[in-house]
Amino acid sequence: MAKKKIGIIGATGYTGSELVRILTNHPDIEITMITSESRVGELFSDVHPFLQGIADQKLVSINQIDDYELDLVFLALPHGVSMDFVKRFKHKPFKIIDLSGDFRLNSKEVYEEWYKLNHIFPEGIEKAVFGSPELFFDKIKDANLIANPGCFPTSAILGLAPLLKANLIEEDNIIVDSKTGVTGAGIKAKTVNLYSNVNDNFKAYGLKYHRHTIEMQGVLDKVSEKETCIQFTPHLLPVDRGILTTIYVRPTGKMDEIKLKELYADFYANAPFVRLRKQEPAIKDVRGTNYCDLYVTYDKRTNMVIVISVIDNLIKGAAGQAVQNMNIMFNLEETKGLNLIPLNP
Ligand SMILES: NC(=O)C1=CN([C@@H]2O[C@H](COP(=O)(O)OP(=O)(O)OC[C@H]3O[C@@H](n4cnc5c(N)ncnc54)[C@H](OP(=O)(O)O)[C@@H]3O)[C@@H](O)[C@H]2O)C=CC1
Ligand SMILES: CC(=O)N[C@@H](CCC(=O)OP(=O)(O)O)C(=O)O
Repeated sequence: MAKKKIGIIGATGYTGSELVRILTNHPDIEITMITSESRVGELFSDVHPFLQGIADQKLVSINQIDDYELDLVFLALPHGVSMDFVKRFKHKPFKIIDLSGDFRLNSKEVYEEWYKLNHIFPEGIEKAVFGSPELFFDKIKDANLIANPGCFPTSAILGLAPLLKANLIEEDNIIVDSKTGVTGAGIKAKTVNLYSNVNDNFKAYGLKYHRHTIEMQGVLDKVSEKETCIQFTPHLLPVDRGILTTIYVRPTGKMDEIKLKELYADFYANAPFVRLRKQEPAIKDVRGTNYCDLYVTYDKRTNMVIVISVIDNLIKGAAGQAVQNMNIMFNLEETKGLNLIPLNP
């Protein structure tokens, strides 16, 4: 089979460079075009020196896209920027996987309220498929535009889907408490992410209004066919990468540990990247990999189910899940190029 030709747009950022790192080892694709507007003409490895000798392609402008024949393009661009490119590429023959939040929601009001996008509504949104392979595999297979899930939503959705699908918990009383590493904020310098603010420190942010709340609820409404209500609070950890999410939910009926474990084992029986753990997982257990590790337990004393979900925000939370989606769209083995082993310690 001829190798698929891939373009990576916005590769000076964190998720763009992770895409290059992962795809460099993918046997069935060729990285044909890597773009940057700020570093045109330089080598990719000039921007990311840790990849010198591994990925030395020249960075080109997105405006040169017509010089290439591409099968698929990854957009690793900020929110509000991606949608312009999807519009611009609407008659192009290639498929698109968008890593931003631009195509993840489905109502104009929601976009205005949560993304503050000033009455802009992404064109073509009705054709976008939410790229969560564990939930929407068949739709992803036939999609031309994938809205790759957000990092916090990935951890929460995978943690909650089995319980909501089976209708076993109060859907309007869900607590999602997440901790993330700093790369989640992107490569652009921001005062809140200065070393002195992050190092040796730990804080909550985005209480009550974080845009990922609505993304989680939107997807889980579909899974449960009910209106979910989630209290989501993210926290910033002094680490580079990783998300640990702790979920607290109340069962609607009788619950026990065995039933709970069986439910998750059945739900994820065919999911190569979801590992059901025997003990509480740590972020280093999945660092550098596309795994989502889940630990579920029932606390009889409080009558609560607790789920712990860990991912690498740049991989299962972004670039890795995007490659998983690409494999599915190309009818390749879901795990191709993603046999990554955790880096721990
Ligand atoms: N970081 C994470 O953990 C996750 C991120 N995401 C999402 O993925 C997307 C990319 O994230 P991330 O890699 O962290 O972001 P970064 O800020 O690290 O990188 C974004 C890149 O986009 C390019 N860019 C910026 N503005 C424009 C513009 N106006 N036109 C064209 N290119 C532009 C820049 O490259 P240049 O200027 O060189 O062209 C920049 O390097 C975002 O939407 C983010 O929310 C999703 C899940 C997790
Ligand atoms: C530390 C930090 O700031 N994290 C980001 C998560 C960003 C992200 O990846 O957002 P998308 O998945 O929607 O693209 C935040 O809380 O906004």
